[in-house]
Amino acid sequence: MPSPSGPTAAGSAVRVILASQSPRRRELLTLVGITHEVRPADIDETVLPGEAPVPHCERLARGKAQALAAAEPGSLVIGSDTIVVVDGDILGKPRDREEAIHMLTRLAGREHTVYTAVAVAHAGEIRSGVEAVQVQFRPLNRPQIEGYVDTKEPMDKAGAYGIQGYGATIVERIEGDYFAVMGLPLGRMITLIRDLGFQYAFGSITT
Ligand SMILES: Cc1cn([C@H]2C[C@H](O)[C@@H](COP(=O)(O)OP(=O)(O)OP(=O)(O)O)O2)c(=O)[nH]c1=O
Repeated sequence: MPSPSGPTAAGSAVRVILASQSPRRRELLTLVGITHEVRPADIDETVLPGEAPVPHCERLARGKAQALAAAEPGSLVIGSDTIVVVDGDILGKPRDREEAIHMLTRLAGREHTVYTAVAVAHAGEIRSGVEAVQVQFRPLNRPQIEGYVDTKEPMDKAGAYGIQGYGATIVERIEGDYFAVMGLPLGRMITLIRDLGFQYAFGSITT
């Protein structure tokens, strides 16, 4: 007997909620065919005293997923968080132009690490993981940095750059998952969704 929401032999389609305001995350979910609703989670993103980068971004990804999961027990909720780390310092989104210039000055001509955590929650269960990516920047002089900041692209992005935009011209090399740098590690996410007991068949998530 076919179910009302998904009449395939593989099972019923599950409702997916992306707990994010990030247009990049929406774009990436759509890229792999996952139909979803967007419900941004408003949580405190302050780094706790003594909190290391990896536990920090994983805690935030889980917090974003959990913020919606309790009210949506039948849905699969996805939360994610991206940070840039250089010399042990966590760089989140710049507060203003000066901070963006400062971040890019620190990153120019050297390597940093991008960490993106993803958490998936369903029916009281949650799975999460963190992808680490090494990113080498090309050298940048002050006019180049200011010109880039003036495009406004850096302003809503961790570390003040977007690898998927003008920032592509600044990146010399990456080692790791490109999609994690952009904001959502798609392969890791699907693994976690499968760990929760769902099927993913290139386009749909089913029970
Ligand atoms: C490094 C890098 C980050 N980013 C983005 C991804 C994230 O949107 C953002 C990091 O901030 P986050 O706090 O992870 O995400 P967000 O505030 O945009 O959205 P939400 O918390 O609602 O999920 O930086 C890029 O788009 N490209 C890049 O190359």
